[in-house]
Amino acid sequence: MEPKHLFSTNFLDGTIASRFESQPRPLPSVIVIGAGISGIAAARSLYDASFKVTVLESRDRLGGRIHTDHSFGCPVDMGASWLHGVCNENPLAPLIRGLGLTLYRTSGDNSVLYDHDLESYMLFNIDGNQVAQQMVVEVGDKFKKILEETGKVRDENPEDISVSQAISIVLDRHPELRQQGLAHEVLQWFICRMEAWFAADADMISLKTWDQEHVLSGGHGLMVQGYDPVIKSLAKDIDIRLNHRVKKISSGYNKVMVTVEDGRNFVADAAIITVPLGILKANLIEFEPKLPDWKVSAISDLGVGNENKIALRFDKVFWPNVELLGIVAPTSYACGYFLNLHKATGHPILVYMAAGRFAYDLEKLSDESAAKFVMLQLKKMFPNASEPVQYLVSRWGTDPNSLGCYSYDLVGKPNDVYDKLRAPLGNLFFGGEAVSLDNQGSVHGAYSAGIMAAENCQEYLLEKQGHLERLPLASVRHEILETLIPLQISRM
Ligand SMILES: Cc1cc2nc3c(=O)[nH]c(=O)nc-3n(C[C@H](O)[C@H](O)[C@H](O)COP(=O)(O)OP(=O)(O)OC[C@H]3O[C@@H](n4cnc5c(N)ncnc54)[C@H](O)[C@@H]3O)c2cc1C
Repeated sequence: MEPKHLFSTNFLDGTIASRFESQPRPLPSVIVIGAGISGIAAARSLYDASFKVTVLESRDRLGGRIHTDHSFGCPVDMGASWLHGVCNENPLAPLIRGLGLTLYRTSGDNSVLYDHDLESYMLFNIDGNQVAQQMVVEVGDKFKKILEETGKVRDENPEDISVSQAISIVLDRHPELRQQGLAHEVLQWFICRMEAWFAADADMISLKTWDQEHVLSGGHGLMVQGYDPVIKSLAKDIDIRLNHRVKKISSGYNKVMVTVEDGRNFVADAAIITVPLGILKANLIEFEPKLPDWKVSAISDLGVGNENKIALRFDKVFWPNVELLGIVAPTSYACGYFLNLHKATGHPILVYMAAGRFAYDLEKLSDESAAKFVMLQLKKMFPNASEPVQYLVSRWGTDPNSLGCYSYDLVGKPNDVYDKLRAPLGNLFFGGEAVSLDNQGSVHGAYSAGIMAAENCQEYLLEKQGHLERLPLASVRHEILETLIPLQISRM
């Protein structure tokens, strides 16, 4: 039995290392699989609490779906780029503040239709003619009304249906909400923007849950210096093994053995799995014993969407000083838009963004063809557009380290799917954006999910060793920073 006083004394360094010092037992060890924000946050928490942590990462870089590319000579985020919820409640706010990073707020709107304040964008039709702003505002209002009416359809139907089915029902009931000609194309553009939030087409999005997310307040802010500094700061001093692709996880006898591609084994007291849901869906990791049926169903009952970016760097700016340049078209699939990074960062860069099926279709093209396709779109708006000096193309859907961009609710998703996804299995814990409590598909959601998995893992290991008292994790330090440094926002 443990001498009781060991766990009732205050220790100066606040870690459990000192508590274990006088004991023969080694420090508890944890393997974290995946060095995205969730895995790194989990590892940071455990490391700061003096657990032995090793992170195994398949790629040759940190960050996962956060990927700040510097080949343009300035940071360009090819994965996540916005902080959704520019407010103190955002769990990442203390870190961002502490690092002195700047946010460029593109929208103050808290809904998932995040650019509905129509503040700074210009739309063009397929022939390159600008759509009058008044029409954009009017159709935007109609779209809001249509979505309100879909709420009634939801209340009437116990069975879930897709958002696009619900919109069809509303338009049948209210022909006055139907749009014709150019106005119809603008409506499709709004649907395209909604699809971008979920990274899935409207016929895949659940009517029951699409607007149920608790979006943090404060609007949406671009990380002007990229997300990379956040990753680097969290990863400092942690033992992270790059190019270590996990193939098998064997658990039992109070230990976990993790086998990587080249056959080497890593053994620890517990493991935290933060690989993307797409990887679990594709069964790229073997579990021994097999995952129980309820876990397998939860993995298949949640959707994974796709979004891709094509970033173009020009020698000079030839476009107007707005945040988004959109192209309207007869279907949401054919609509598109460019994010003007020049407005936020001062660099002559446009980023074309595509979501859902269109994002998958773009991945069928070579990088060169994808850039050419995007330039054709741009030249419709600006016939005198110069050729890009450099371009970057993402492929999140087919990248074997992600197989999609982030999770979303499929039509008919069971209510308990998230509980099942995040439920531990003995000494195996699950992190990653898809198991976030409130904000799946986001960076801050993935971060919190990693911290939560680490806390559960810590509690489990300490209980197993007979130590019931839990220690404060690293987030305590952030609370102190919070009161000292304001978030830097370059546009209110
Ligand atoms: C194009 C795009 C745009 C986005 N935009 C935003 C945005 O603006 N704002 C926002 O909040 N969120 C955004 N997101 C979502 C956000 O990026 C993710 O929710 C978040 O980064 C996920 O973090 P994670 O740690 O859960 O997963 P990941 O970052 O994917 O980390 C998992 C890690 O596991 C590794 N891995 C995979 N397989 C193995 C294996 N077999 N063995 C070992 N390691 C493995 C991967 O390489 C990866 O590094 C976007 C995502 C994409 C793709």
